[in-house]
Amino acid sequence: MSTLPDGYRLLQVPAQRQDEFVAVDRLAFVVPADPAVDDVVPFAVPDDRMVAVEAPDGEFAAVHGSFPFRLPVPGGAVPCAGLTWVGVRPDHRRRGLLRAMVRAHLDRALERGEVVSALFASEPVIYGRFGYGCAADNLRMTLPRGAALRAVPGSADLVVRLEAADETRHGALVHDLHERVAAARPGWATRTTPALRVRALADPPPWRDGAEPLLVATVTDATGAVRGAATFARKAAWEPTGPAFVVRVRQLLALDAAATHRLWSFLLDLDLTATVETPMLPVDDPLTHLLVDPRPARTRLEDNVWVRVLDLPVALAARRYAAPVDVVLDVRDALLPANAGRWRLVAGASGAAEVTRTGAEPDVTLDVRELGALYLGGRSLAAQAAAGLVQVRGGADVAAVAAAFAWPVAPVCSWIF
Ligand SMILES: CC(=O)SCCNC(=O)CCNC(=O)[C@H](O)C(C)(C)COP(=O)(O)OP(=O)(O)OC[C@H]1O[C@@H](n2cnc3c(N)ncnc32)[C@H](O)[C@@H]1OP(=O)(O)O
Repeated sequence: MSTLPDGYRLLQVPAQRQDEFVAVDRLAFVVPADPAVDDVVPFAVPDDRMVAVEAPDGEFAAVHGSFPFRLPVPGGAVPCAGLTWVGVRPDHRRRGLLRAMVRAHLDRALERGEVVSALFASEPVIYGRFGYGCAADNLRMTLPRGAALRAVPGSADLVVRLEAADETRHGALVHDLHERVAAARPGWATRTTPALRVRALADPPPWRDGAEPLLVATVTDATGAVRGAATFARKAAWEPTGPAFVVRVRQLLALDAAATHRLWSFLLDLDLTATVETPMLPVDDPLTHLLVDPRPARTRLEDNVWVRVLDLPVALAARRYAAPVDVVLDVRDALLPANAGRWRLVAGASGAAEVTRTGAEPDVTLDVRELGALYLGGRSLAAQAAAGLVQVRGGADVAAVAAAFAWPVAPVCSWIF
């Protein structure tokens, strides 16, 4: 069902109209064409996932795309449609084009067997109405040079090697580390297409904002095995008081605690620098535990990945639960009525769950938006209840249900897609 105004139509964009697709997003996101960027950063939306709304005059008025992810979730991973490149021309906005595109996106994703959709929101107010819930937060920290870290055995034995970032030399290495980290981190979408992988190390001069070209620091153990890598660049700043360079860390990938410690120790003590800016970190990142004195850090909390449950019984049964639970959920879903109504979720000691239709009285009543927020294990159902966002039947054990939906590792997605 389309809610498009008269004369507008939705279509999958044929490859030969890719330039028109891109032109709409340039206008919507204020990203002028620039050969210095466009020649080195590949277009990444797969051909069969470019969708547009054509205006009555035959021009594209709105576009969106999606990426085919396997999204890590508590105890597993699920097929996920990563919604991206959503843009409506300023002269066609607020007449329902986004609403029609989201409708089409949800339907097409379900047809492909994608049981959830995820996104990064340009403006957080937009997507809740479509059933997306903010499922993770991330931290960004600015640390003073020399911030001391607690000791970690084995860190000092690792060798740091610094090189200019180069796709040919480091692309596969960085991708492999990124995928290995994903195994343990809900929300950590990996770069599933070659174009997305190239973008991970892309560093066109207009993106540098005055910093040096991107560098890669790798850490290896005594056998020569790589245990982690960080990509970063320093921005020079000479102040009257002396050098105050900034270290901007784009990504830090570590396979163990020693590698994490070694990489941060290196980045926190570079000559001429005064501050170190972290990339998006999960709220439980090891760095937050390692800092001897966290107070000088300036920390900002941001909304990270948003999740929309598309196929409720499959999605809920595809993740694991941290504690046994037997609960009846009554779910509201205005856009996907197949999800609406009462579901019994039973998980045992293994964490695996069965999700079935039921007519039993509900323990918890909630919107699919709140279910999406809970899905990666990073939100507390008890906190949602305290905020009045979910209703819990008197007598239901909200703490037990909340404990089951929670997960010991905080979710995060490490890159904005
Ligand atoms: C996953 C991503 O790609 S996020 C990127 C989103 N894109 C951008 O931010 C680029 C710039 N903005 C745009 O292109 C457009 O303004 C969009 C895509 C945000 C909205 O497109 P529109 O076609 O104007 O939205 P549409 O008319 O379908 O509005 C649907 C509803 O969302 C609301 N809405 C849409 N955009 C916004 C916004 N930025 N802030 C608040 N409310 C909004 C509308 O008021 C409407 O509300 P309703 O449900 O009460 O009727």
